[in-house]
Amino acid sequence: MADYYTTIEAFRKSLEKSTEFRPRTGVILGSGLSKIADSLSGTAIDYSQIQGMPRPTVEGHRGFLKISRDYALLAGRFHYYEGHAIQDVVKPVLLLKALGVERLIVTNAAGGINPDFEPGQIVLIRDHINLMGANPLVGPNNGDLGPRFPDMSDAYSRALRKRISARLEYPLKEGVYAGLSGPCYETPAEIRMLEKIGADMVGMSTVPEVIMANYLGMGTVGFSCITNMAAGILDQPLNHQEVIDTAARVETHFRGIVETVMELLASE
Ligand SMILES: O=P(O)(O)O[C@@H]1C[C@H](O)[C@@H](CO)O1
Ligand code: HPA
Repeated sequence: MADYYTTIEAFRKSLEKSTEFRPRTGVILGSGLSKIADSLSGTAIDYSQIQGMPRPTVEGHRGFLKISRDYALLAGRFHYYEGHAIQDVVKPVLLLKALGVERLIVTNAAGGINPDFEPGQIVLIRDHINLMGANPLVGPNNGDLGPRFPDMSDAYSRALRKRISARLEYPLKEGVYAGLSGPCYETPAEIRMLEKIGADMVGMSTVPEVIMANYLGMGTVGFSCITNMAAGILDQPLNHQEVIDTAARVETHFRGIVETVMELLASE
């Protein structure tokens, strides 16, 4: 495994110069969702000012940290398909760990497989299926950071999900997220396979981050914004612009949910 301890320490040192905030809650914002960070108060720190932080290359991932007393929001993640090593894909989680974050909210844009879902809907992630062909924990383990064989049976905290559903005015549907490497969208045959193995939605991120967060002992919850129906479900081609446009259309609604969850976690 990469020397994650050294990476976390380097982030800690780098951030010492730019912020005194040490929030307990971290949020990673998915494709087209970074406007949520603009609308919340706090100090903005560009990734270029954080030593060792890569730059996002995908439209809709801008690359800055917004930090306040209660939360750290990361507007911009790194995807395996961008050519980043899997050890770099998880750097947003290592950065949050360096700040002392204990609870993580991950968000993403995803294609809906479950026919009960529709574009624009926000789904609470119940579990994931790792089909990325990579795992950030491969390599020698530093037992001071986490266990060799992390338990993933409650990767998306059941207790937190229960509290979130109780707090929101209406219940969110839950679903299983299949994480593939991308960058091409899936074929209709792949989507039929994913449906058969129990996936409700599909995307190209989140899974490595959630593995790392669980390994580091962070309680984690995740939300998918269904930006499109997955390949072959509707008779229409897929494109990233649709993903960005749908995320933008529901941004206010999604922000309300994320803010409610942030308040819930901050009040505990
Ligand atoms: O970062 P997320 O998972 O939200 O982005 C999704 C997956 C690809 O990066 C992109 C495909 O449109 O959106
Ligand atoms: O349909 C999709 N497939 C994979 N990733 C995605 N991200 C948004 N939509 C999709």
